[in-house]
Amino acid sequence: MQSHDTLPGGPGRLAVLQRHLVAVPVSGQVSSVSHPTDFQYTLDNGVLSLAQRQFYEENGFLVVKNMVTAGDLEIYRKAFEGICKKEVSAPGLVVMRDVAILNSEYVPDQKAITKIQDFQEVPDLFNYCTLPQILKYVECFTGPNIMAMHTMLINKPPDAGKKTSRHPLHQDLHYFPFRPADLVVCAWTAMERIDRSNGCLVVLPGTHKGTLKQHDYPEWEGGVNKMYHGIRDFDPNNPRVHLVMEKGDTVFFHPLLIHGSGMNRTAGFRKAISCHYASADCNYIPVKGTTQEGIEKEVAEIAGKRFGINVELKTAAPSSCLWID
Ligand SMILES: CC(C)CC(=O)SCCNC(=O)CCNC(=O)[C@H](O)C(C)(C)COP(=O)(O)OP(=O)(O)OC[C@H]1O[C@@H](n2cnc3c(N)ncnc32)[C@H](O)[C@@H]1OP(=O)(O)O
Ligand SMILES: Nc1ncnc2c1ncn2[C@@H]1O[C@H](COP(=O)(O)OP(=O)(O)OP(=O)(O)O)[C@@H](O)[C@H]1O
Ligand SMILES: O=C(O)CCC(=O)C(=O)O
Ligand SMILES: [Fe+2]
Ligand SMILES: [Mg+2]
Repeated sequence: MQSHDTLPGGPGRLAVLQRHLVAVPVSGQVSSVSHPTDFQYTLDNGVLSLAQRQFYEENGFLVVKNMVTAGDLEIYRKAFEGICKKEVSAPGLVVMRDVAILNSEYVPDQKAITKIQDFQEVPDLFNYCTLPQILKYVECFTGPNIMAMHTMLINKPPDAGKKTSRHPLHQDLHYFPFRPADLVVCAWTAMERIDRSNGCLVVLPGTHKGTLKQHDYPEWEGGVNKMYHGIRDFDPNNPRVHLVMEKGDTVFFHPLLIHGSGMNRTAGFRKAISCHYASADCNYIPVKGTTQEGIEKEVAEIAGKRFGINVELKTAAPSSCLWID
């Protein structure tokens, strides 16, 4: 392992938490049973029960109910609204519109925006990534030195009739050129009730034990959003679990877990907020010659257009953690 300063991108580019969390046992959550030592995906810091650890080891995800208060979610909703109304902006923030409405007249409200990414410079949103109750769980996967690598607020629009509101089945590690994967975890919180009607997360349990698969654009007639790559050869017989979640519920999942999200058949914009965390012991890897080479090229092209210059990525990187010479 290299030193802790190997991972962050340029100065001010990445939001680095590097908190040393004190593992405080929480009443009712800590198992008095001593945990086996052969777990690969979880650490024993006294937060996860044995059953929770076994579940994550086996399935690659864990839902924890009622993690974020309605009050905090309201703050995130307001901050998002401010960004949509262009009252708030921040360095690095990426605002994305759904491919189905790209050519419609641009109305600067939340109805036009499908997702924002890299909100680390928006304090009211980055607050989510620093919530102690979330970090306490994150530590069970990453260990105590935690970095926030990639942030998103997803505002899945009512489907415009072309099924573009779906997110194809994928592994998030495809977008991340750092390892080891087992020290990376996503926290994803439902900002309202999310079920099959508004496009819940769909996971293929146990797939975190596999390898990173080839990702390509799915051949969808109605179009696909930029960089929404999908896995072509997932096992159609692998059971799928639709994660129905209440407001504030949070799922932690492994970056190799195959997942996607369904079409939003409602008239509302379904909202979720997420952060990918990694251990400060992770290191960037070169992706030349790997399945991630194509996404590196796409990221470099977008960065080049956005900044109006030719950029050389120091390493393959998703929009969240690229940096520029
Ligand atoms: C773990 C995690 C990373 C997993 C994921 O989230 S997977 C999906 C990740 N997706 C992304 O990271 C894409 C992030 N989005 C962006 O970078 C931006 O929204 C862009 C797609 C570059 C658009 O930026 P924007 O500032 O709107 O720039 P422009 O309006 O000048 O558009 C530039 C070119 O992009 C096209 N575009 C914009 N939005 C989309 C879209 N939703 N789907 C497909 N193509 C799109 C747009 O038509 C334009 O194309 P050209 O005129 O250059 O040919
Ligand atoms: N033709 C497809 N190719 C690739 N991925 C798909 C396809 N259809 C759906 N998906 C993705 O696969 C996942 C699971 O699909 P599935 O049909 O089981 O559930 P859903 O579409 O999310 O929910 P529902 O069927 O209840 O609307 C979703 O994340 C969806 O985006
Ligand atoms: O639909 C969502 O909220 C999550 C989509 C997803 O998996 C992602 O952006 O990586
Ligand atoms: Fe994902
Ligand atoms: Mg379906």
